[in-house]
Amino acid sequence: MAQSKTVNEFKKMRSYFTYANQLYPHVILIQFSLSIINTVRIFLNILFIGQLINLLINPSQAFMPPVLFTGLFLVALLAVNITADYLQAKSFTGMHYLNKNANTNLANKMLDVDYLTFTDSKFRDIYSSVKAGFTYTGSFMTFVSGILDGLVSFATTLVLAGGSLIFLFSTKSQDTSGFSQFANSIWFVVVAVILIIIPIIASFPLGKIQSRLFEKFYQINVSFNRTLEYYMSIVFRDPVYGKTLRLYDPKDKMVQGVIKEVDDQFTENSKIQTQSVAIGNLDTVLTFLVVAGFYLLIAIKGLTGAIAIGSVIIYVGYFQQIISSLSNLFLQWNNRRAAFKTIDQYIAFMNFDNEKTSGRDLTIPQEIQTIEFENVTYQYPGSETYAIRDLNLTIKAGERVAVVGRNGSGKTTLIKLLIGLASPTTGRILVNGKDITDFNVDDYQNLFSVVFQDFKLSAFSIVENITANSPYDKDRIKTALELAGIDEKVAQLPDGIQTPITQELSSSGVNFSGGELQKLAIARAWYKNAPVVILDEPTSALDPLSEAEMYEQFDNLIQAKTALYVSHRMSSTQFSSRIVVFDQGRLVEDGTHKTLMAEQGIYCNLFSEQAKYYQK
Ligand SMILES: Nc1ncnc2c1ncn2[C@@H]1O[C@H](COP(=O)(O)OP(=O)(O)OP(=O)(O)O)[C@@H](O)[C@H]1O
Repeated sequence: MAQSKTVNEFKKMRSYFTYANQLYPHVILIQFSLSIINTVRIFLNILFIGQLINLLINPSQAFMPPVLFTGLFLVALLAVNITADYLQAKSFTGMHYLNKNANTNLANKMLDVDYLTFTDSKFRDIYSSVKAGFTYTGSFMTFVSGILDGLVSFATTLVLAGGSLIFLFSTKSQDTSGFSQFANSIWFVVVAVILIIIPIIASFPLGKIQSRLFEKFYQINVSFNRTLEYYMSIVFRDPVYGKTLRLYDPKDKMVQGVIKEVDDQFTENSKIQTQSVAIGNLDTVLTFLVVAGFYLLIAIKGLTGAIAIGSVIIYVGYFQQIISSLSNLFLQWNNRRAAFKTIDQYIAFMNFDNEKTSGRDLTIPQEIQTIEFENVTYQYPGSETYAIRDLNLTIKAGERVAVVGRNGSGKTTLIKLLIGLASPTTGRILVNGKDITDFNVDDYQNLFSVVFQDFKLSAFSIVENITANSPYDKDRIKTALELAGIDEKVAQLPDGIQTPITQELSSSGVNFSGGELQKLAIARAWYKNAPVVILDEPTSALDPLSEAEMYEQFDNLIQAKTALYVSHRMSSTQFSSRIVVFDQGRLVEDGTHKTLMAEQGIYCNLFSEQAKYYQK
C-alpha cells in the first residue's frame, strides 16, 4: 500500500516534469545537471585534500608528483566551477520563469474563463488556494530546486561515496591487535551499516512531525492573513468603507480586531516555532552521535594501518556527505506533500472545465435581425427559486425596449442570459434563428455594449477606459463625452482625457463622483459601437434632468441599433417603442406606454407612483 503510494508519487512527479518544462524549457535538465555537478564539486574537494596528504606523507608510493596532482586538480576544479556557475545562473533564471509563467497562466485563466465559471465558488476557492500555496509552500520552484535537487544529489552522493565505502570495508589491516581484528571483521561493516541506518529510521518520524508542523503553520497563516487582508485592504483602505467607518464609528472594534489577530498569529506561530526547533535539535544531536561513531570507525582503520591518514579524511568527508545529503533528502521529501498539493491544484485549476472553450465557432452575424428567448428558465447555481420563468420574448432589430419591474424581478438576469454571462437552465436563446451557444463567446459578446448597474472603470486614463479594446478615434471620443454630458468636466482637467481615474495607480489621478463615473461608463458603452446597446440602470446616480437629457441624446445617436434600457425610473420608457414588465421572474406585461397605462397593471402602478413625486 505504502509502496504503491510512493510509486504513484514518482509517477506524478513525471507529469510535473512536463509541466515544469512547459513553464521554462529544459528546466528539469538544467536542475539535474546542476545537482550532479554541485555534488561532484564537494567530492572533488574532499578527495583533493585527502590525496594530497597521502602524497606528501608517503612520497615514495606517490602515483604522481604532488605539484602535478595539484595542478591537474585545480584545472578540473576550475572546469567544474565554471560549469556549475553557468548552470546556477540558468537555474536562477529558470526559477524566476517558473514562478512568473505559472502566475501569468493563473491570471490568464482567471480572465479567460466564462463568467459562470469565474463566479463559481469552487473555481475561486482553487484559485485562492493555489495563490496561497505559491506564497507559503512553494510549488514548481520547490519541486525543482528542492525535492528534485534532493533526490538527484543523494543519488549522485551514493554513486560517488558508495564505491569508496565498499573499498573501505574490503581493506584489511596486517597486525593482529584486538582493534585490527574488529576492523577486519564483519562487525565493522555491521556497525557502519547501523550508523548509516540510524538517521534514515529516525528521519521518518522526525520528518513527519516537521512536515505536519509546516502544514499547520501554512493553514493557520492562510486563515490569519485572510482576516488581516480584509482589515488592511478593505476596511482601512477602501474610501467607500471609510465613509461607513466614520459614520458608525466602529473604529475601536476594528483596531482591536487587528491587534487581536496579530497577537493570536504570533502566539500560534511561536508555539509551532518552539516545537520545530526542538525537533531540529533532536536531529542535530542524533547526527552528531552518528558522525562521531563513524569518525571512531575510520580512526580504527587508520590507526591499525589499513588506510593512510589522508584516506581517513576522505572517508570521513564522504560519510558526512552521505548523512547531510540524506537529511536534506528527507527534509525535502517530507515537505513534498504541501508543494505537490499546490501543483495538483494548479493543474486542476488550469484544466477546470470551461464552457467558453467548448468549441462554439459559428460565424457571428454582422447585423442582428431578431433576438428570441424560447421557453427560457434560469435558476442560479445553489438557488432554490427561479430567477427567470418560462420566458418567451422576441426582440426585433432597431427596437427600443424598456425592461421594467420591481427589485429582484429578474431584469439583470435577463441581460446576463442575453449576453452569455449565464446559460439558460432550460430553453434556448436565438440570435437570427441561431442558438447563441453555437457562437464563440468572445465574438458573441462583441455584439453588445453594456453598462451594468455595478459597472467598473479601471484606474487607467479616461481615454483608455473609453476606448477599451476599440481603436482610438479622437472625434468619437469627443462625441462620446458630449453624449454622456461629461465633456465640460473633462475639459477642465489639466490632463484632459489623459487624466487617470482615481489615484490607485497614479498620484495625478482624479476621483470622480458616482454620477460622473456613470457618465464615463455610458460614454464607453457608446464608443464600442456594438449593434445592441444595453443600459442596466446606468442612470441611478444622475439627477433627473441629466438623466432625461442623456437618454434623449443616446437614443438619437445610436440610430438604427437595438437597445434595451433597464431602469426603475420611468424616464427611459419615454424613449422606448416597447415596454416589457417582469414580476417574480415572469414576463407579465408587454406593450407601449399607452397600452400598458390602459391595462392598469404593474407598469401603470409603477409609473403613476413616480409621476406623483415628480409632479409634486
Ligand atoms: N448570483 C446570484 N445568485 C443567486 N441568486 C441571485 C443572484 N443574482 C440574483 N439572484 C436572485 O435572482 C433574482 C433576480 O435578480 P435580478 O438581479 O435579475 O433582479 P433585478 O430585477 O435586476 O433586481 P434589481 O431591480 O434590484 O436590480 C433575485 O431574487 C435575486 O436575489
